[in-house]
Amino acid sequence: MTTHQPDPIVFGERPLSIEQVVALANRSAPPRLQSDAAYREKIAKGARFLDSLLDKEGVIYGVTTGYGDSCVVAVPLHQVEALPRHLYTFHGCGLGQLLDEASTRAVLAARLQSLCQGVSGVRVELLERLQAFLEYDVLPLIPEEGSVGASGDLTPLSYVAATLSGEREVMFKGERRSAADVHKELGWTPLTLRPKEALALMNGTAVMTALACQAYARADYLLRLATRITALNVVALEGNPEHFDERLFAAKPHPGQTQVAAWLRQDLAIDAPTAPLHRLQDRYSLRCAPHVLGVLADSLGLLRQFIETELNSANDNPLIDAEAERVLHGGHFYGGHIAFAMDSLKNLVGNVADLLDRQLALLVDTRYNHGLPSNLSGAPSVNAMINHGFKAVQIGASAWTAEALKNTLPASVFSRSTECHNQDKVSMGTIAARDALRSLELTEQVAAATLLAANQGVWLRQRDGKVHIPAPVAAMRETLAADFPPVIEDRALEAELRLCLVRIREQHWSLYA
Ligand SMILES: N[C@@H](Cc1ccc(O)cc1)C(=O)O
Repeated sequence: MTTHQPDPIVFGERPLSIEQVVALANRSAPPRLQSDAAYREKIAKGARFLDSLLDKEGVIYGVTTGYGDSCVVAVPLHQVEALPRHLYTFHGCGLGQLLDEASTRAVLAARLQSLCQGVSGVRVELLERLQAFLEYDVLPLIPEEGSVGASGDLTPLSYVAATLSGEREVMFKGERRSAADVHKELGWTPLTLRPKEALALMNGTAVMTALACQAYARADYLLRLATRITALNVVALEGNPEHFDERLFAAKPHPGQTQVAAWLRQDLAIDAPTAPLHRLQDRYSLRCAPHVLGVLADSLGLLRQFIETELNSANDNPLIDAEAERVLHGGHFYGGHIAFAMDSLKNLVGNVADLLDRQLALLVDTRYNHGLPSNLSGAPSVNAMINHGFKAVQIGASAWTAEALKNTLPASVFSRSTECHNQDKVSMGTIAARDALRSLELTEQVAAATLLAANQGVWLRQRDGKVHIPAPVAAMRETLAADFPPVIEDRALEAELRLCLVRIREQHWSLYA
């Protein structure tokens, strides 16, 4: 019997997608390097051109000069070889948590794809070793704090440059090991980085771009999940499905918003106008759900464009154009697009947390939930007075929502002049991307709480037997039933919330595929 091997993801001239980076991060597809002779020659030519400039003793920023503000300091030829080691060494000052393994793989992937554009003046051997790090899962330990995101992610990426050189530490086969030992075990000679190579590795946006790819994929799933949860809640609250009418949305046709309304119609199995059971007009967290979720849906296209353009770009400095025999000095390490994308995503995701939190507030409250029991408790009436059902889960969701909303403060507006005023305007994109991931984590928690409550609400309606449950909603409840049984007597729901989070993170339910 042959097992199906996923196709390798090829680094090279062809652009990569966000989903391919996420697949590499999760090790669900193997990495390859474009290997045709013409491509290898194109890469090699850049490195040769740099060497020829060195022979002519030309002034090349970061090769025969100091770094950043120190670009006016000339480095004599006999010291040029030592300079790369100094660069990653003095940047070895990252703090905070270590990036997790998936994020670290995404960082390696983003840096490799950038260098594969062929204008960074690095050797083929460097690309091959980066690819080998990914293939053999040799993961530099990278502290996540210390980048202003505009001389690229210099400090976190110094851990990539150092470990390629056999210094500092890596995670290998589940253990924290010295990079030198792991090189020995694999029979590899650590790289001695050539004059421009440490700069090419470090002077770019790979950390923020990697985190942005992961954040995008999570937000994309969250959009669908929040739509499904809304559908369950319309049923649980006996809301008015007419709010999602096709003609209504044709009159204000933002495409993403229209899509969310169509998904809701599909879930609620609406093919003809239906009379409202309770209110003519539901509260906004139901009635305006397509308008809230639609902003996220409509923004994803732009965010994807920003993230994928950055991912497939040469984002270091200087760039080496071997064809035209020119060294191009610029500021492509500036992560402004990722900063904006991630600051925006925090805002979009925070609104999703708020929407779901409001729906949950309606569900637990007998003043608004159209006949469901207080706090959704399924307890029989003799025990009702001591049972509190989802009360604490709803309080938790309020806390997670508040924290997600607090996190919407943009990072990019906190630019500050640094590095002796050479980097006097910076992106803070890496902070924005880390914040976006935290916002997603909190919002997924709100989604888990709301999903369990919505599931309970639909079960209570089923138990009641008075209303028709649309088939797609009943099917979702069925799918949830095995992992999340009804709450009859009070029970501690932490384990179920955590399981639900695992399901969300693994994108367990295929939604509107
Ligand atoms: N990003 C700077 C390079 C730099 C490198 C290291 C530093 O510590 C500072 C600046 C440039 O290309 O202009």
